[in-house]
Amino acid sequence: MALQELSRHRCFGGWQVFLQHDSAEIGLPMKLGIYLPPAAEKGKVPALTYLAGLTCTEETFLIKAGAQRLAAELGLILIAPDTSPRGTDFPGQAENWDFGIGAGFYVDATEAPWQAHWRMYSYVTKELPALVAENFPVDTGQRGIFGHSMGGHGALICALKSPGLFRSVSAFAPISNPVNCPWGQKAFTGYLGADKASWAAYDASELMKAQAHPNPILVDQGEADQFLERELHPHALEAAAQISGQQLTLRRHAGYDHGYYFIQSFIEDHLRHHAALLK
Ligand SMILES: N[C@@H](CCC(=O)N[C@@H](CS)C(=O)NCC(=O)O)C(=O)O
Repeated sequence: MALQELSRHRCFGGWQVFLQHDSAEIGLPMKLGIYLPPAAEKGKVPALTYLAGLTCTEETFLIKAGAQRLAAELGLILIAPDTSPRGTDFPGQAENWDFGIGAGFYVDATEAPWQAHWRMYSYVTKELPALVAENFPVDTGQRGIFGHSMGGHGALICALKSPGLFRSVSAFAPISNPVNCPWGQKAFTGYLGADKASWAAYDASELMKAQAHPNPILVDQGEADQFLERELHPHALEAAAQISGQQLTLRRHAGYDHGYYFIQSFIEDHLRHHAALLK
């Protein structure tokens, strides 16, 4: 699992590094970004994986969210993978911005042709944590995960399915109930097939209904989010939390839309949420 360094930039006393590796899970080269805080030069530190949304890459969060200053202060490694495999030539892979390239939905596909490479769930929960821990000073008992939109969905399902791996979790404007919204139905039909029985295993609200994560979850949602009504359904997450007793703080913010100005505005609260649970 050799890592090739693509670039390295000094950032708040630490390093912003971009890397590429041949992924065994994906079967193609994958890129990722890692922020190493100054504390990582002295010993092992907690690590947060951030999953980005539709159309994003490994760079989007690291360029746009403004997370590095506080990650440096709190001593957190930030890990940002890409949002899908790239380099295939499947029919339809780039015709829609909400399916295929840039839209991996953090599931392991079972439908052809996607199942050959679209294995983002296993990539994020198995190969990526192992790869990063082999190459960087990660305190492996202190991992968290967060994300935005499609990546908020990804973060919630990864933590709910593997609470021992991801001890803390938060989300910005997550797709909270993908089995009941157009983005989720399109992606799950394409990647998992028309039989909806397999979908619930990748739906945050369905998972949360059945089993609460042991730690409190923070979710922020803009009320002027252009995707709120049709795609995001935060009320489904609140209903699920009621059923399982999940500790959930879901904040609605007047005037904020779906984009990275919203994320910038609340990134500090998310990093502090994780740092408090991981130390
Ligand atoms: N299709 C639209 C919307 C895509 C979109 O809003 N993507 C969100 C995640 S669901 C995002 O984070 N985009 C990157 C950005 O805002 O910089 C576009 O490409 O402009």
